[in-house]
Amino acid sequence: MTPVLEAQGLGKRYGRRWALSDCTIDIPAGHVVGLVGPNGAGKTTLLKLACGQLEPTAGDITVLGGRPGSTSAQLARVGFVAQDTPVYAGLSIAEHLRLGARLNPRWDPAMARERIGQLGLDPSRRADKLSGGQRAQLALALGLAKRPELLILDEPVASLDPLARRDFLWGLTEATVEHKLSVVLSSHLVSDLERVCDYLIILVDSRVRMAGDVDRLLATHHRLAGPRSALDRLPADQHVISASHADRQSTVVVRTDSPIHDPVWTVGRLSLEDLVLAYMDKHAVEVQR
Ligand SMILES: Nc1ncnc2c1ncn2[C@@H]1O[C@H](COP(=O)(O)OP(=O)(O)OP(=O)(O)O)[C@@H](O)[C@H]1O
Repeated sequence: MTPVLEAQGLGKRYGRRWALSDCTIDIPAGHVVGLVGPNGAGKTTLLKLACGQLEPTAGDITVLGGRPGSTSAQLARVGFVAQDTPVYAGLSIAEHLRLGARLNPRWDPAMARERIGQLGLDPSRRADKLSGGQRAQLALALGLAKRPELLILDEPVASLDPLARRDFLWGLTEATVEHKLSVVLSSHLVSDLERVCDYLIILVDSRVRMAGDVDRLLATHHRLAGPRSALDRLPADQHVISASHADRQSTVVVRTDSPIHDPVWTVGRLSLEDLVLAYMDKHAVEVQR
């Protein structure tokens, strides 16, 4: 199956500063992919490269087998909802839907109407009279009704209340199953990502620190607690991702494919949030691919 997003040595530089460096990833289709990382890590830059709004400075990127933004057919296959949820202030909701129908060859009018109905929004209301969260919901409805094969969402839930966030994420999960949609979404809310994502990319300081299937990531990362002196005898296949120390005790997050047998360590499971924090930790000790 054609990967949804493939990048080889991808980089983007603004002036002298690399916003994204040496990014090599290969995301299979049919996933809901979470993109996480600290402020300024390069998430928006990667998403804009994927939808063709930015040109790479280095390397290559292929989306659904084509060059991002290269043809009108390619543009129709990819939906993008930017961080600032762009809608037209002077247009009503109904006018947005008419515009969507004109501009998008695969437009699904029934889906658009249904989503607006579910939100309880009056179609005659102008976008500049909507709250920030309602504008975000409108932008999301437009993105879904475009019926893309890949929907890219830059912090889609940041301005939604908890209930609206939950409903939106459910809707997204439904759409991925019903319409064979692949999704890449960035968010700082890892607990939300945990609910919907089955694939994760962690970006730190403009580099991919880890990318992979969520179940596999959780199965291969462990928290070890034990004496600091035992750190020196960790086997070579237990890669230390982050470590913290108190007196003679250490807590480390390790990545390994092998079982951990040394009885000196108390082995604990990680939540997705723990795992993300371990990679984002300033004291993280290893760069992953
Ligand atoms: N148009 C631009 N001109 C110059 N530098 C830019 C531009 N856009 C982004 N950058 C820089 O590139 C780096 C990555 O920015 P990017 O917006 O991709 O990060 P991000 O991970 O999406 O951050 P956030 O979580 O804060 O939204 C940052 O250092 C940012 O200052």
